[in-house]
Amino acid sequence: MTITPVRQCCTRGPLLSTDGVSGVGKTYLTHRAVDPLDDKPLVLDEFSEWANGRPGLGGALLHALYEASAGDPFLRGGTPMAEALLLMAIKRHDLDTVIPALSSGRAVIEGRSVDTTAVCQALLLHPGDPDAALATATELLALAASFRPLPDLTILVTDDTAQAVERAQRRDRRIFTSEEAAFMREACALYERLAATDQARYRVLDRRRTGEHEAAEQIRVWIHDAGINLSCLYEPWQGPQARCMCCGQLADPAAA
Ligand SMILES: Nc1ncnc2c1ncn2[C@@H]1O[C@H](COP(=O)(O)OP(=O)(O)OP(=O)(O)O)[C@@H](O)[C@H]1O
Ligand SMILES: Cc1cn([C@H]2C[C@H](O)[C@@H](COP(=O)(O)O)O2)c(=O)[nH]c1=O
Repeated sequence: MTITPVRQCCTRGPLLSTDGVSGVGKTYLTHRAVDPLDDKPLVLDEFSEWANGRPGLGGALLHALYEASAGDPFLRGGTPMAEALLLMAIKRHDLDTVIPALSSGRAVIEGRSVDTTAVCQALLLHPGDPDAALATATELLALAASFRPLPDLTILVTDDTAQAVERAQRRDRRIFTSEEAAFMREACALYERLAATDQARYRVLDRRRTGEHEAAEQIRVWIHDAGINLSCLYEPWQGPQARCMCCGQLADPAAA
C-alpha cells in the first residue's frame, strides 16, 4: 500500500491580479471592493504609476522601457520579445516585494500581472493574426510561470472597448490614435480568449453586465475564496528541495 503524505495547506495569503485594457476600471473597482474590508489586501499600484519616479528596480526597468519606446502607451520599442522578458522581470520584482505580506497571511492584489505581458507582447509578435497571438500568449504565460508563480486568481475586467478608451482618455487627458484604439480592441479580445482557456485561474468581470456595487461585491467574494486551501509557493526553477517562499515547507518532504 502506498501512503501519500497529507500536506497541510499553506498559511500564506492569496495572490490575485486584476488585468484588462486601460480604462476598464481595474483600480477603480479594486478600491471599491477593498475599501470596506477590515483586513485590507495589499494592492500594488497601477502599472503606469511606476513611470512617475517610483523607486526600486521595478520602477527603473519600467522607466527604461518607457524611454526606449519614446513614451508609447503600450511600451512598444520595436523588440517585443526583449520587452517581454523585461516586463516579466518587473513582475518578478513585484512578487519579491510582496512575499512578506503573503507570508503574514495577507491577500495581495497586483494591478496587472504577467497576463497583461502575455497578451500585449503576443499581439506585437503576431500583428493581424489573433489565433497565433492566442497560442503565443499561452506560451508566454508558461515562460512567465518559469520565473515566478502565476497569481492564484486573475480577475479579468472587461467592457466595451470604446467605453474603456473614453475613460482612459479622460483620466490621462490624452487622445489615443486610431491605431492605439485598435490595439486596445485586439488586446480586449485576446484577454477574453485567454481567460476562456483556464477557467480555474481566471474570473471574468464584464462591466457590460455587472453594475458597480455588484462588481465590488463579486471581487470581495473572489478575494475571500482565493484564500481557501492555498498550496505553497515554490520557486518554479527549483527541484524537490525547494521550500515554500512563504511558510518554508519543503516541496517534497522526502527530499529532507
Ligand atoms: N463606474 C465608474 N464611474 C465613474 N468613473 C469610473 C468608473 N469606473 C472607472 N472610472 C474612472 O475611469 C478611469 C479609469 O479607471 P481605472 O483607472 O480604474 O482603469 P484602469 O486603467 O483599468 O486601471 P489601471 O490604471 O489600474 O490599469 C478612472 O479615472 C476611474 O476613476
Ligand atoms: C504590465 C504591462 C503593461 N503594459 C502596458 C499596458 C498599458 O498600456 C500600460 C499600463 O497602463 P494602465 O493605464 O495603468 O493600465 O502598460 C504592457 O504593455 N505590458 C505589460 O506587461
